[in-house]
Amino acid sequence: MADAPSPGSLPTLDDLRREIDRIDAGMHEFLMERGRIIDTLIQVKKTQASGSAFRPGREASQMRVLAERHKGTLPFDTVESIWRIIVSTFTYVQAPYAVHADISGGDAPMRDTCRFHFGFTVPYMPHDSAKAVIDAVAHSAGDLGVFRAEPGRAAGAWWTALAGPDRPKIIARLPFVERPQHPAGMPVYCISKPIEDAAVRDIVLYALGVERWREGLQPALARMGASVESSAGDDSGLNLLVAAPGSVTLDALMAAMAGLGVGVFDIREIGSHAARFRLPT
Ligand SMILES: C=C(O[C@@H]1C=C(C(=O)O)C=C[C@H]1O)C(=O)O
Repeated sequence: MADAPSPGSLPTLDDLRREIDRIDAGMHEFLMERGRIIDTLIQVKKTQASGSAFRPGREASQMRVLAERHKGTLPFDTVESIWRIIVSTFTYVQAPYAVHADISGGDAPMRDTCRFHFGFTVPYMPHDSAKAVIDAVAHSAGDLGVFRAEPGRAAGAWWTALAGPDRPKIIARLPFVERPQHPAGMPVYCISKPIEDAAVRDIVLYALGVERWREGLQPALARMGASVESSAGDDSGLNLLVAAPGSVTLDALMAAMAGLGVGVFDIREIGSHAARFRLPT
């Protein structure tokens, strides 16, 4: 690294501002050039039946590359938020979409999260219930829906409404780059109409209906890299949202449940997402 200039040889403020103007003009040119590439990409990229241009596997790997490359004094929080806006907006430019959010657990953190991940050009549509979000996505051309992923939210077993071949599916878990003190770090699942061949299946998600909770369930699942992410009871028993690596077969999952004596009366795939990525601290 070059030595810091001695005070006598420091550039003038005008010199430095000229450098900043040069860099700003370059960044703006690059963004406009990126836009021209997107114009061509629209013609090349296969349109999905889902109507959405969002490719969560590609975005997860772009964000991971960004995080691994970043160094210097500019906080990564800022870099990530800039890129989320760039990528989400260029997705919107390809095929306009809105983000429907379940705010039954509170609007403020949900709004922050959605604005961070999708920016301000993409419309944010709050709904009071999970059902309203799922219905809005199911009836849209290519909109996304967002739900809190952490247990304890007031929405009940919202994920059961994703079971079935034509129902919307989970396609991403955000944030893509996890870390303590993330400025919009509330974990959320993102749904869309099924995206089939564009889906990334590092982690596959299942809705399980079981008779009741059993001691040893989490450790048994953990041994195969799986986990219960959420649970909620209803009249028929206990609903679990289980995340398992794509390499774990349904048979293996069922065998683990049977080994614990857990009676499973329903198991259905409700989506998938990219491997979670955590910034080393
Ligand atoms: C450009 C694409 O479409 C979307 C926009 C992206 C971007 O702006 O980099 C990346 C992934 C997609 O969600 C693509 O599919 O590559």
